[in-house]
Amino acid sequence: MIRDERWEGVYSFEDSPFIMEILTELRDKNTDSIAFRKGLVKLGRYMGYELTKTMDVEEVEVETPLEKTKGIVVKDRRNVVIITVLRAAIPLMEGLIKVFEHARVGIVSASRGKAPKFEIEMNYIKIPNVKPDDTVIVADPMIATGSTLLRVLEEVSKYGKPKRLIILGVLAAPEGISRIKEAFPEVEIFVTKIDRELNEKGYILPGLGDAGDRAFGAPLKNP
Ligand SMILES: O=P(O)(O)OC[C@H]1O[C@H](OP(=O)(O)OP(=O)(O)O)[C@H](O)[C@@H]1O
Ligand SMILES: O=c1cc[nH]c(=O)[nH]1
Ligand SMILES: [Mg+2]
Repeated sequence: MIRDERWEGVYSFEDSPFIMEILTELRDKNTDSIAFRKGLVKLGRYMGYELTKTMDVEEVEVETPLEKTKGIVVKDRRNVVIITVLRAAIPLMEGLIKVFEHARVGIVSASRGKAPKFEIEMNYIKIPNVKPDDTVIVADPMIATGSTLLRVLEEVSKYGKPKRLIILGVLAAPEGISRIKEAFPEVEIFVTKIDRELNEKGYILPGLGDAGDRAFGAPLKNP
């Protein structure tokens, strides 16, 4: 995990060859939906595992069949709320919940409109109560303009103040990170890599394309 010096609390996993290999497969335009979804599930699991390294632990005593010894529990792992941003975060959440099996899960829908406004349509919001001991992990693979996550974080903030507020994604553009950190300085951001820039349609370059479409197929516009 590498801290990015441009912001406080922003980390990438460029030092992990395995995570970078999964990212490479996701970027490849020849990767089909099955492999794309599997890649996102894997990232949820491995990035979730990496996150546990930043969590508070508690020393406990454990009795083996032979004698007593010291052990630990990752205390924070038991107080996690995962917010799944439809659609693309579904496979990411599937991996995350393998690591945070006690998690309460919120589901929100967010659909980004066209450039230049990138209006966010958000019409399904189910978020559990957030307690002071909680670590809230907002899962969304792509942080592009940041419009989606700004809207989601506004909503999540209404449900209580957590111990930690985390965004876990696959790729981010610098513009999106800056907008989010400006509005929510306390938020921590973990992504595999921070890419170069956005194109005029708000897609991350080099990116991986439309994460939702690649995972689930492009929706029919006018049935
Ligand atoms: O940072 P932003 O500029 O807001 O873009 C990022 C959002 O775009 C994608 O969602 P999309 O609206 O395509 O919905 P989908 O997951 O259903 O495809 C992606 O999953 C993010 O939620
Ligand atoms: O590159 C991008 C930007 C927004 N949403 C995506 O799915 N991909
Ligand atoms: Mg999409």
